[in-house]
Amino acid sequence: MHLTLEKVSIRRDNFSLLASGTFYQGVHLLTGKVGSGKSTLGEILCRVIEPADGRMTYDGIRTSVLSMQFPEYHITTTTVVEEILSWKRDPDQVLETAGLQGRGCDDLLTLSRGELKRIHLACMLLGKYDLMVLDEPFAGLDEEARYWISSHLSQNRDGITIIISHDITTLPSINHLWEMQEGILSEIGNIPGALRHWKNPPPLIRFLLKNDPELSGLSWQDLVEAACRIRG
Ligand SMILES: Nc1ncnc2c1ncn2[C@@H]1O[C@H](COP(=O)(O)OP(=O)(O)OP(=O)(O)O)[C@@H](O)[C@H]1O
Repeated sequence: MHLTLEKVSIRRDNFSLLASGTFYQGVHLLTGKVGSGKSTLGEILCRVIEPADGRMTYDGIRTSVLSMQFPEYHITTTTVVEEILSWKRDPDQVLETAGLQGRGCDDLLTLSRGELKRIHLACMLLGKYDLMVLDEPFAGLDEEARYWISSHLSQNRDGITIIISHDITTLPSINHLWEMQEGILSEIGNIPGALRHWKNPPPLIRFLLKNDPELSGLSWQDLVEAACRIRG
């Protein structure tokens, strides 16, 4: 299974995007500065927007889903249970996964932003998708929910998962790293080898790499272990 992009491009007023590379099975992290084009690429990968040029090959990918940064979720029904059923999921399983047992009859509009996002992500993560793109999945969630998403993503290893995130403190184990720079997609490579070639790592990763050459990955466990080695 793979998704290959060959000179895929799109142009807007002052912005242009160019992307080539192959996303194989596993968990990918796509990073980059604000406005560099990460969300646009996520929308192209899930065919929400059409590129102007280039070729995309979806090999073995029959189902895909995109969790957008904006809007974070669409409400299509009235109650929590109805919304879960619209995803064709088991309400009890979703409510338990989202930590919202007993809230099935609640009006969706009475849920907090974080609760709505938990429902949306639980419906998504309990499905089986060949391609799953999550744009800023940790935004607006507390620490407990961020760890919960990571543990679910760690279990979903059969397909291609692409995480677009600025929040690198609660990530699952990441296999492959990509960076978007002013609309150009760069493949950094497999982790951990690629960590040293990351041009613009977040400050925490830069600090850990400087003080702990043994940083072995980007999962929150890897970060904690590296921090403990430095402290020890
Ligand atoms: N619907 C749109 N119409 C016109 N321009 C857009 C649209 N969406 C995004 N842009 C522009 O395209 C460029 C890339 O935006 P995009 O949202 O893909 O970046 P990003 O890396 O995801 O940023 P962020 O980290 O802030 O989410 C930006 O210059 C943005 O202003």
